[in-house]
Amino acid sequence: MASQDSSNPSHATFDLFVQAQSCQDVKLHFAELCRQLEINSKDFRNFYNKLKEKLNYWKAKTLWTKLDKRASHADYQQGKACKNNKCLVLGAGPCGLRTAIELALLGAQVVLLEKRESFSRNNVLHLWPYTIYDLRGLGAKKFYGKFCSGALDHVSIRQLQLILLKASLLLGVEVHTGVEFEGLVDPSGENGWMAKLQPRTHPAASFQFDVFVSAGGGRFVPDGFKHKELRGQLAIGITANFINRNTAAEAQVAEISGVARIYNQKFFQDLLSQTGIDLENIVYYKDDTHYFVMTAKKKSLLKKGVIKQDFSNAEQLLAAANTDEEALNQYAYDAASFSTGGKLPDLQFALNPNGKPDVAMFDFTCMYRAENASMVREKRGKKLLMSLVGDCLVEPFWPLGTGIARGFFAVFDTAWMVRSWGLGVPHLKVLAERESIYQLLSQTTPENTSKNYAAYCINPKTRYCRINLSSIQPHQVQHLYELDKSHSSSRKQKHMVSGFEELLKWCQKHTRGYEMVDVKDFTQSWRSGLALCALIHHFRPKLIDMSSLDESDMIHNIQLAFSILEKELGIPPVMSPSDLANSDHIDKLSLVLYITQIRNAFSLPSSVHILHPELNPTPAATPPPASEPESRGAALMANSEECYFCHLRVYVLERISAEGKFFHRSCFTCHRCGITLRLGGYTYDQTTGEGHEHGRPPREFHLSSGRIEKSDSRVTRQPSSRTRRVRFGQIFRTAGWVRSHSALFPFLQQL
Ligand SMILES: NC(=O)C1=CN([C@@H]2O[C@H](COP(=O)(O)OP(=O)(O)OC[C@H]3O[C@@H](n4cnc5c(N)ncnc54)[C@H](OP(=O)(O)O)[C@@H]3O)[C@@H](O)[C@H]2O)C=CC1
Repeated sequence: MASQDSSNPSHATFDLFVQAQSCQDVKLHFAELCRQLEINSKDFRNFYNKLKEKLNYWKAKTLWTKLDKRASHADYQQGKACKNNKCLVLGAGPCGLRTAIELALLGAQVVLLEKRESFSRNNVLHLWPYTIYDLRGLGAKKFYGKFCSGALDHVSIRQLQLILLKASLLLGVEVHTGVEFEGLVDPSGENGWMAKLQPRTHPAASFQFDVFVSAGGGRFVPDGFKHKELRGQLAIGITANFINRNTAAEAQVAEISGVARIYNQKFFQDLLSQTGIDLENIVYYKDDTHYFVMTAKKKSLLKKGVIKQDFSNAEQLLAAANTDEEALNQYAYDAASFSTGGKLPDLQFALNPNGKPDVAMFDFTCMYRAENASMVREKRGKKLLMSLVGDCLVEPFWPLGTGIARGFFAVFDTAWMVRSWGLGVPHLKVLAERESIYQLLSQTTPENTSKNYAAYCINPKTRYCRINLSSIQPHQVQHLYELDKSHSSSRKQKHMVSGFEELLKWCQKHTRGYEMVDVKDFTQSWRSGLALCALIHHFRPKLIDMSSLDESDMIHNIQLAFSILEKELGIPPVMSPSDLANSDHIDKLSLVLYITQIRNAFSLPSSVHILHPELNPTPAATPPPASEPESRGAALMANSEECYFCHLRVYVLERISAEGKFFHRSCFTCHRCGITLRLGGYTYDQTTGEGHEHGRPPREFHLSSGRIEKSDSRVTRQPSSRTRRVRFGQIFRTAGWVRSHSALFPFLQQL
């Protein structure tokens, strides 16, 4: 353990790291700290604990106390909630960095990419009370002593990024700057989801992940997400930053936390009459810079020569070619000077990364918000949860100062979603819950959200006052689950083949050694009935005497097996004994389904499936298993099926179903002329219960859900779930059978 020695170089490096004022310096001092303490920053799972253990420095300890407090929240499950997840976060703006921190606290491996090399944005963000509380909890005050000192509720984007970058690195996030994300790379071979990066050979290009969070800002929309345009009245925003020399005179000048025209008409009239500048509102924050953001009226911008030519199209109007930079700077300067009463001495523009006065004009007429906040992609069996946060999700109107507050709400909501993903909540439920929460985001204000900031965490219920996490249901977000169908269908086919093989192997295993039994397929091998009898004998030897059976007495053997299986296990036969004995009539699929039921029944614990009381005496005091009455009921229902017309037993294979009744195919005839009816080609008289001739051409009458609609030339059928069910039922010649065997649906669907 390192000693608590003031001359310890790692202590000095830690101080440099904490005080660093550029992205490059933060990374440099962090790397040096890791080197000095001999800790591998890639060991994300143990990094923070090792750092705490090795850096025995009082200044660091006060920071650990804060971070530990956050990390100890139950939602993170001691960093185990997402211990198997790997997350790629795009963008080191405030929202990307804040997301990375939450995902790291959940225990995920987090890699963050940012195309910029430096943090150079002077603009200042308004902070809602909860964001101040939140950032203090991450050590903001330690990293930046002036953070929200006094009553100030704002911070420059650059400072905010620095605070969050430092916290991210300490918590084990891998941050790469100067690398651009160009798109997702589909899984291939053994590889999962990866990213296409610039530079191509960047080490992060080999990172495989199952969660992708885009925080790339307003202009970046990842493939697969759609943006909605919210067009309002023309709104032209201007931002301007002036150097803050932090003199006493500057300190005296009052901030303007947001003054709108309707609240102070005189101010705006005076501004117009004295300077020719016409504004809707103005905000002034004193931070690293003197920062002004205002909404200006087009007419005054044209008059002052800021906009050269009038266009009705906002894009053309505010295009760089239609803007006079000098005039814009003067406009911003005059507005800043007037609104601070000329008290800011020696007002001088701060410079932007291009070395020019940091003044910009923006179009807020058209704001974008994503149609949905999340989606899942699945390719080659590899799933990827995708999510948007920050401006990428909803573009804020800067003068309202909602950007970072709603941005962080979306960050927490996303972390909550990733937590559910990591904990194995069904994917559609994960998406439905995220979209339910997203519906509320744009309505949040400091007033309608919880005031208990200390309780804020990633659980939305700690923040939103009235929230219904299931206002959107899983079936409503099915379109957000993008499945690579070509692959999945071939996978299903593989599944199906392996399902058949597995069943065949099971049959072979349990009939091995029986004379005259050789199971090779799901047709001929079963004709004599001996294979079925052998299966029964293997599992319930008392039920059948194999020595009494004659291979040539096929119908008898089959009938015996069918009866035992129906009586003892509640499995009704799916065909007549003669159908099975006659090689031309063996329906492989039906036999597979029948044997599957036999296997399932024999694989259950005997207390669940055996219906014979002598073989399975139930102690008087023991209640039957909860599932039994239902399965027994279903079996009895299936057993009692008889033809509606002739009242004789009707087997699944010879059965058709219509109007909720079962018929032999041969019995399903027109009451008047005796012609055999086809499904979809008859009408049904509810009062007599008789079938009528369907008429010719057949197109004229169709089966519908009790409703026949006539168009000009012909009667048309309204598609309905009923129609679909009948079609599905036709495959098995009965809808009722399919309904009563719904446990087989997953298997059936593969077919
Ligand atoms: N001037 C202002 O006042 C601004 C204020 N904000 C505010 O900041 C807050 C949060 O913003 P946030 O959502 O975090 O977004 P930000 O715009 O702050 O951050 C996004 C970051 O991702 C980078 N990026 C974009 N595309 C890629 C890519 N393909 N590969 C790698 N990096 C990429 C961006 O670089 P680049 O910017 O070069 O595209 C940017 O640095 C909001 O409150 C917002 O209102 C945001 C932007 C400007």
